[in-house]
Amino acid sequence: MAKTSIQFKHVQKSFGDNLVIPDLSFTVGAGEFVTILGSSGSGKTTVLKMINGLLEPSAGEILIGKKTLADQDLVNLRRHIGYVVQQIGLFPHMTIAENIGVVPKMLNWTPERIVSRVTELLKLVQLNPTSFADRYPSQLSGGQQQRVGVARALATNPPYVLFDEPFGALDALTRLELQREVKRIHDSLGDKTFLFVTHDINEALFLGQRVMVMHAGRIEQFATPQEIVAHPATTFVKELLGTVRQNQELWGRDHD
Ligand SMILES: Nc1ncnc2c1ncn2[C@@H]1O[C@H](COP(=O)(O)OP(=O)(O)OP(=O)(O)O)[C@@H](O)[C@H]1O
Repeated sequence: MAKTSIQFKHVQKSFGDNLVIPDLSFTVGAGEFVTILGSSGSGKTTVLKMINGLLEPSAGEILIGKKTLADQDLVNLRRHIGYVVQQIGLFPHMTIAENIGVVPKMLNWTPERIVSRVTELLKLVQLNPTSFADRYPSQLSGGQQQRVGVARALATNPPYVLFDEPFGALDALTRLELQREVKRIHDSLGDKTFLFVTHDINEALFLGQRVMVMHAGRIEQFATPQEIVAHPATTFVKELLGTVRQNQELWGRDHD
């Protein structure tokens, strides 16, 4: 594996007396695209939020690029971690260009550098800069807004990008289109570490170079999609794969 990028060492997380993550250890390599798949409440979002410092582990250690997270300045850390969520929260009174340029502006980039970066990013997410830069979020479809969300997360060229169910609210075709885009972007940028949370097994198997299957705060299996399909490690993973087969059987049934 490439040099260590994100490492959890016996991480535990409780909310009050609710132990949500009992003991989690894993390593993600630099430049990897890892999907985290699990049922609702399995702790996926909690894992992402502990990586970008929105939540603190109750015990254990998280290393980001060999440095302990607890020793890092959180404001600085978040500049190195892009975050894409389902409710992307674009500022409605700002244009698309202004929305993408928010953090670069906070970092005092020159206006020329911001314009050039925004143009580059709009092209990267396949939105024509001439027709989209000056529009407002309400003038975009849900799928286009998510593309802007991805562009904004990449604005400062962070080495890590976290995705929390970003395409959950989109129709199936738009979702498929955006999945292909994110995969292409990861491949084209080469060195970025992507962690992508989803409860959609097809999405997880399509996008992830490795898939972490979580259940009740524990890792059931962390392996390549091929390995998971060929050798599901636990009953939970088998059942999860079984849901895909059941769906296929339903589609294949004759309709009266
Ligand atoms: N701030 C919080 N306070 C109390 N409990 C919380 C908090 N955040 C999460 N939890 C609990 O932690 C557990 C894991 O939540 P988490 O959001 O990580 O799950 P998830 O796998 O992302 O689920 P989903 O797919 O539904 O978003 C849940 O039981 C949830 O109720």
